[in-house]
Amino acid sequence: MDLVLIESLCVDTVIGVYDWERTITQRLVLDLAMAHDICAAAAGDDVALTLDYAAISEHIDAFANAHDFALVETFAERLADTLREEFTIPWLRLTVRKPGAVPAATTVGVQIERGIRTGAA
Ligand SMILES: Nc1nc2c(c(=O)[nH]1)N=C([C@H](O)[C@@H](O)CO)CN2
Repeated sequence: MDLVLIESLCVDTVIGVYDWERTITQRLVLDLAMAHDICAAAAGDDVALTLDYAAISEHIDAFANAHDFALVETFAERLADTLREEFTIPWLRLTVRKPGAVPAATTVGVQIERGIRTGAA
């Protein structure tokens, strides 16, 4: 199975369960692995035949600007839904980290996998 990757993508968004968090933006750091058979794109040397990581990164940034969830879980789940639908991604693994949320930890967050991971993809 081939994967298209986006790693350490930083976005700023309103996120958090506490009142003070509803009035500021905070940074989230995302890792994304997306199943996609890259053979056709490689053979044709054609970005239209693959998952365009630049376009997907822009989509994620716009998503972060447009939403204000309490939990990183909700951010991850809703983002995974929209990415899978918008870009026809059969399987993905998404890690959402919120560095600084717990001062004693380097980072905290969630990781989810959604969809079906097939050999063809
Ligand atoms: N599993 C989670 N635990 C917590 C979250 C979260 O989104 N998922 N959020 C918070 C607060 O917003 C925290 O980040 C503020 O420092 C606490 N626990």
